[in-house]
Amino acid sequence: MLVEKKAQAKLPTTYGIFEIMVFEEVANGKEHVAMVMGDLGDGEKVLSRIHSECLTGDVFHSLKCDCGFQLHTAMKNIAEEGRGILIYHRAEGRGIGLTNKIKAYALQDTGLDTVEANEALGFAPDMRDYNACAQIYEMLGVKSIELMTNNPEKLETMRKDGINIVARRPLVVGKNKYNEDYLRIKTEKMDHLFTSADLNAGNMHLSFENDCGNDLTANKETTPTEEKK
Ligand SMILES: Nc1nc2c(ncn2[C@@H]2O[C@H](COP(=O)(O)OP(=O)(O)OP(=O)(O)O)[C@@H](O)[C@H]2O)c(=O)[nH]1
Ligand SMILES: [Zn+2]
Repeated sequence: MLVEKKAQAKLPTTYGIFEIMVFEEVANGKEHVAMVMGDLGDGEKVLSRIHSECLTGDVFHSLKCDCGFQLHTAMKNIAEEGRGILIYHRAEGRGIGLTNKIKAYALQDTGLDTVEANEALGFAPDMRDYNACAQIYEMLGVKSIELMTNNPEKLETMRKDGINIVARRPLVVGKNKYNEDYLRIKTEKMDHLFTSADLNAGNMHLSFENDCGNDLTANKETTPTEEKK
């Protein structure tokens, strides 16, 4: 038993009402979350996102990555379908944890890219595994999923870890002037499946639209606060 279900309740969100379930990973005490909407029925081809924790993007709306945009778009897609699961996977920093991710950000401030910064700290570019998620799907009676992701390596690792992925839905959102290099490196070094045209179509998104009135797509070196002055 890798995970144990600890709690469940209704959770109304701006996208609709989910059931929130907490699953504790026995080996390390990590609390993974499943946000479930609708009747999963036969458990086949359930629209799903395994979202790796990104405190900076998900909570503080960081523009250095695309995580927050992807999280909210995934919830919206599930709500539109009326059926699906978002697993909030506590694998912050692609598995290296928050402190190391912020150390990697500091190295990125000196010119290293996201892959080089991980390597300089002695980590592989991606340290995640999805065994806990595989067991969560099993416990929820899910037999196969349509996964929202752009990352082919994630598909491969998830399949190796026992998740039956029968379709992929792209999730290309949130491009802005602060994450252009990060997204470029994703396609150049991590083989993510999107083009710059896809990115432009998914520029800043919906409720994440920049409501300070600043142009975050222009390639300027000023911060939004500086622009306001
Ligand atoms: N180590 C490290 N982790 C990062 C960095 N930027 C974002 N992350 C973490 O990366 C994880 C998300 O992975 P991504 O590479 O953005 O995307 P993905 O999950 O592999 O692929 P998608 O499903 O397409 O989103 C989150 O846990 C973030 O905290 C970074 O520069 N360094
Ligand atoms: Zn992020």
